[in-house]
Amino acid sequence: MAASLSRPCFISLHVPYRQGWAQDLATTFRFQPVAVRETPRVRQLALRRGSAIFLINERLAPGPASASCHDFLYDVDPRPALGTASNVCFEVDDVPGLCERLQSRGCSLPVPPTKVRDGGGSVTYGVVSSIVGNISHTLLDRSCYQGPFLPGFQPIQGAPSAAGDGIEITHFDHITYVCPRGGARAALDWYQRCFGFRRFLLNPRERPAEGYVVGGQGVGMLLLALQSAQGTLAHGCKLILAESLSEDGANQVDTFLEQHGGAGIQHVGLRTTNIVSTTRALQQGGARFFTPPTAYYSQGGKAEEIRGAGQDPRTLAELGILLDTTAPWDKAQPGTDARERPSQEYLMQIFTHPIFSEETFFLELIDRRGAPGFGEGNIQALWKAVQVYMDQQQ
Ligand SMILES: O=C(O)C(=O)Cc1ccc(O)cc1
Repeated sequence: MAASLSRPCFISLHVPYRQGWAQDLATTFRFQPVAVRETPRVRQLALRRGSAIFLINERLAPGPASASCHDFLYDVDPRPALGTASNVCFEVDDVPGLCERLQSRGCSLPVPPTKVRDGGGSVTYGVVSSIVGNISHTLLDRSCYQGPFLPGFQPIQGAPSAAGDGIEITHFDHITYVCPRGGARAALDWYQRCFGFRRFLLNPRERPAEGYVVGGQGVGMLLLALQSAQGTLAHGCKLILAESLSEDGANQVDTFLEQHGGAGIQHVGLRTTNIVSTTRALQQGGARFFTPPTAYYSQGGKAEEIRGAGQDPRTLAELGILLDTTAPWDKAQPGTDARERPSQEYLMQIFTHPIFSEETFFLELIDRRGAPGFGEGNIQALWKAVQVYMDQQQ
């Protein structure tokens, strides 16, 4: 089956009663409120930056006791005891057809195909449970809808303009799941079989049969990567499946599993076209980022590597931005055209502290300069920075 799923339409977050996180995303990360749906029991707020939309779902009354599971439109209620990013909505052409095929493959469909309409037209959606933790997918056809967001939502006018604030976020670049041990391969198979996603290699050194093993310096992690069949490596949204290979359990991936109470979405990479101005503006707004030890910028020829990429080591060090130049990419990678890429490919990344009160979900800014994969050096630097942070928290 080649389900034609495109880039995510929104990523849905559920926050427990009264955590005020919607406010944080709006004020600290400067996402713009675009539409809201409010009932006596729940509020659903859509916040946008570029084409990246977070839908923040919260209860307005404590306790899930008698609440119907359909209080949240376009989603299911994961009944969270803590903040969680649990739903990724994809736009599809044929919701009933896809839902039927998914059901025939044994998938669970907590919301069967459902039509919702208002003055702007109608949409059809269904929700399917994934095999990873609490993650579900809303499958949405909004080709017959002209309103600003989705039926049932009221547009929010008068949000302060985002123009010229230095934050250049364009879209969701990738979504990283934490899988239980042994679970990444099963998740890979599920997304290939059910959604027609394609595997891609994260790094020229990755062996297809094994996956990308990031090891050394306290890191032990397996990464497998997929992207939707529509779109190229440069434009489609990627799913990264991470699994811990570490023995001691004191690392970012195992900590997520423990504090989240199982597998789920660990972070979302937001693509930026200017990581320096975006990080600076977000820091000024109060966002907190992991920063590598200052030695990161002086050791092992890093400053030369940064200068060679045309960036300024002092600026990156001041903000804590990581830079990785990748080895020449395998020209056989699907969706990449070597002729269009500059000879010096690199990427820059920076990771926020966990967003909720637990050490679970966080955001990342990623600025790709021709590099479609992920840098081992950056992942190791992140692990070290998180380790220092977790040690300080104890
Ligand atoms: O680098 C990225 O953005 C990744 O998605 C890889 C990754 C996966 C899990 C981690 O705990 C840290 C990094």
